[in-house]
Amino acid sequence: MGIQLLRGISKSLGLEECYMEKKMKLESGYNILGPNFYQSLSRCLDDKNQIGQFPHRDPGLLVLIAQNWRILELQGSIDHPCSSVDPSLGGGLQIKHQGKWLNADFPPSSIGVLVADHIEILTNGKYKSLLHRVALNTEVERLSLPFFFGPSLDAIVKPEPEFVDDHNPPSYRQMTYKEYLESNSRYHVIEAKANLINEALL
Ligand SMILES: O=C(O)CCC(=O)C(=O)O
Ligand SMILES: [Fe+2]
Repeated sequence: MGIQLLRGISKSLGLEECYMEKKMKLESGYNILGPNFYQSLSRCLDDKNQIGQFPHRDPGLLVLIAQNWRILELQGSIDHPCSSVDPSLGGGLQIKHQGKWLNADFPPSSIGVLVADHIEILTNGKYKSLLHRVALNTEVERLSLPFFFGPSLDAIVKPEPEFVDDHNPPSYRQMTYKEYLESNSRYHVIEAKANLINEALL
């Protein structure tokens, strides 16, 4: 799905369909799954944890997110089919659009897609990495499963010549994806979560 989307994005920029997958060496792309569990505000015992995730942007090309909600019953928790969560209850993934935080309200049967940092770097800012955050819901627990779809670790990511000219000098330094991840504190959090999941599966 990520590759299909990148083909569409390449075409939208007037480039050859396989442009991004070739530049980013996606035959050996580095992908990581970093699941999140958000308790409901009513279950939040600790004042420090009243936000799901602070505003941030993510490394990689795209983030593909599946999610599920769980409505809490008074006697305990029950799984809920979820498609009927009332968006006015708030919470979940929120994106910054024209200076305002909007609920990214997508049903559990769908996949939310965010543009991430390395499309912004490659296109020299033509596509923007999306600023997002996660709010907690008063009554509802949420599980999200973001798939960070990225370049190969040794791909050198830089503003490509098609996006650079006298009026648009390169706005980003070039580095390999590995170097970027190593210097990105957000990535260390994602990696730690992924390692916990791997350990649990072993
Ligand atoms: O929970 C979500 O929907 C988004 C999670 C997220 O932004 C992240 O883990 O980087
Ligand atoms: Fe994120």
